[in-house]
Amino acid sequence: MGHPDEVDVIVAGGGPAGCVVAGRLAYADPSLKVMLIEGGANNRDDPWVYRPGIYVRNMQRNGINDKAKFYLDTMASSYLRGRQSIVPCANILGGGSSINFQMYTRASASDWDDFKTPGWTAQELLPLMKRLENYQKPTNNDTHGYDGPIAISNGGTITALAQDFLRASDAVGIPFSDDLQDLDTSHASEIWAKYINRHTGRRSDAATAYVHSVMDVQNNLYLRTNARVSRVIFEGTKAVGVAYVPAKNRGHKGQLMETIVRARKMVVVSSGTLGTPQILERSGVGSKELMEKVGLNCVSDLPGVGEEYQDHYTTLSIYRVSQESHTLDDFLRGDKEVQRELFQEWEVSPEKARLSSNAIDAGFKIRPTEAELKEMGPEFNALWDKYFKDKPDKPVMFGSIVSAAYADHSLLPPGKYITMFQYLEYPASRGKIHITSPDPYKEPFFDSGFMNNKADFAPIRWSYKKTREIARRMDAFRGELASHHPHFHPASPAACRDIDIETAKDILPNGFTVGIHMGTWHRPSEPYNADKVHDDIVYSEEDDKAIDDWIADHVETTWHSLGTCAMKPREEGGVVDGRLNVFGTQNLKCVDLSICPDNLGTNTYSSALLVGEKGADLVAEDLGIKLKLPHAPVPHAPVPKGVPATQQVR
Ligand SMILES: Cc1cc2nc3c(=O)[nH]c(=O)nc-3n(C[C@H](O)[C@H](O)[C@H](O)COP(=O)(O)OP(=O)(O)OC[C@H]3O[C@@H](n4cnc5c(N)ncnc54)[C@H](O)[C@@H]3O)c2cc1C
Repeated sequence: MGHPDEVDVIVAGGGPAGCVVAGRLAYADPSLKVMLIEGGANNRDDPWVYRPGIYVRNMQRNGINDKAKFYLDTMASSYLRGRQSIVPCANILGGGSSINFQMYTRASASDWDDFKTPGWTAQELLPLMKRLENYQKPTNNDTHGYDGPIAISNGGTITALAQDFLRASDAVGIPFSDDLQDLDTSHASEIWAKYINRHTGRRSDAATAYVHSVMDVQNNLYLRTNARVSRVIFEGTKAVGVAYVPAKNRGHKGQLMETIVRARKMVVVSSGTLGTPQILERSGVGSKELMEKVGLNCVSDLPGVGEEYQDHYTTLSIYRVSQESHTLDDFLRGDKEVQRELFQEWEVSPEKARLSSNAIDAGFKIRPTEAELKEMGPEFNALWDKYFKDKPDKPVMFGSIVSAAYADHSLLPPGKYITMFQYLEYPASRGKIHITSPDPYKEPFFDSGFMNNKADFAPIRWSYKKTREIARRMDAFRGELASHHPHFHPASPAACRDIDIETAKDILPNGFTVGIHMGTWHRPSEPYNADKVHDDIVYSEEDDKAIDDWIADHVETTWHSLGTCAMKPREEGGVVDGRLNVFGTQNLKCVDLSICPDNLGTNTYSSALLVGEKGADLVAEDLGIKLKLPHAPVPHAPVPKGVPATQQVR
């Protein structure tokens, strides 16, 4: 059967927020026709989606992997020493949840309160936070949920490196916590949880949880994939449908092949922080000046569309670990034997396989001490006083350990590695995205804005030092991979010390060049001494400058885009009101992370789901229907007995 050309509700964009809205509404009322239109491919039964351990492959930009779209800064940035940054974004049903790193964290309570919008306080949102979760870890607080569609667990395995990391973190003043995601704790470390179902070993993506589950049992949810929404169609200022085009422009002479679907009741735009503003602008919703420039009729003059782009920033530093450590390096490097072993292990018992993990087993949230604050300079101190001081639940930085090098292994020497990620959670910098043409295939103007506020350097510098102190105190530590650290002067006491001589001999026992002394260029470190009591490294001003240059050269997205269609008063540049209605229009809502008026200190999948849940409630209220709880059973829920693991798929 072909698809209808008129439905009740159209959801444009199948990321986490869009999947929640489409799935919840369709399940609530089988007589309601809902269409979900997604620009990327369907994720169903794709083994490169559901096997958790292969997620880094989704970051390959090789002309074959089309699960991500790569936004490149249009201009070189003086804040990044002339670099252009790249922000990869999901391009597949499930959005980020089908390709992300599966790290589970949640925003602090004050982050939601800071939205300053009735209905959106942490207290009011708590029931929705709970209803989306199937939390599979023990806990001693009452903020998690147990019968929701999104599974959260430790995955199939945790490496010993995580425990090593927690012990070393404690040694530098970061105590252990058994739940850092209680909306309140802002300075502690923990075993990070993952969006992995511990019974099936599979990724817990939003499409499987909210959309496939409903399509399995009802026939009122229509799914269009590989279909890019080009614009919303208006009658006056009332949204009455959308036009979409094929995902790739392969038509005759590049002619625009639009299909139009009408929506009787509502259009919901949920194409993500970088997709949603482009759809609005192509529809005539945005700054009047821009509309005139690109030759479009202005339906609603909203200069805030596409502005105030925010993200979290990361730098990553790589360390050598002992040859006895369990890391994913050989698997990622492409060692055939290791790959066969790990894939087979997953096939036989996915629930406890090494691939049922993202190898990101532990992490921390931190706030600076008074003494540390003093060293962080006037710009950050001004931000601290305004933003953090009176909100003790807000961490300044996150850190996490990956049991492998998160890097292109073809560019690395042999050996085993850990990666320390440093994430800045509330950057002061801001960027923007705007269309350059009404043509949906034309690239937009994009300015990531990374590091364009000087206050953002100090906390990253501080946490680089912090993670370095932790790494040096780990039992598995065997040196710094100098190429993935700041370039300190060789005579500085802060200069990196690469592989230790014993590990070097272990890796290349017959190597004729191991241990040669060629000045400062080739000189392995002394053998590792597990009993050594460490003093903190002392950094000079010149060393700090080396760190700041390294930050400018290497800082990247954490793929946590938000803020381009903010929920705040129209006169302050707002785009949607508290019910997510787009100002100056009717029957049109935005539901995704673009609506955040301020940052959220978390890996943002949990927040996208929550915005989706809130959006589903608001649309349901508008339509006079009631959501059904709990949601439809997730398709890959485990079959209890007697069935081999691979048959537990559906
Ligand atoms: C590589 C990566 C790693 C990440 N790691 C983590 C992590 O470990 N933990 C965590 O919590 N969060 C992580 N995130 C962030 C998290 O996945 C996102 O915050 C979340 O997916 C945002 O949800 P969204 O619904 O706002 O938008 P998106 O996920 O961006 O979804 C938008 C959807 O709309 C589609 N779309 C765009 N334009 C159009 C159009 N014109 N027409 C039709 N469809 C369109 C896109 O294809 C996409 O499917 C990661 C994200 C990425 C990309």
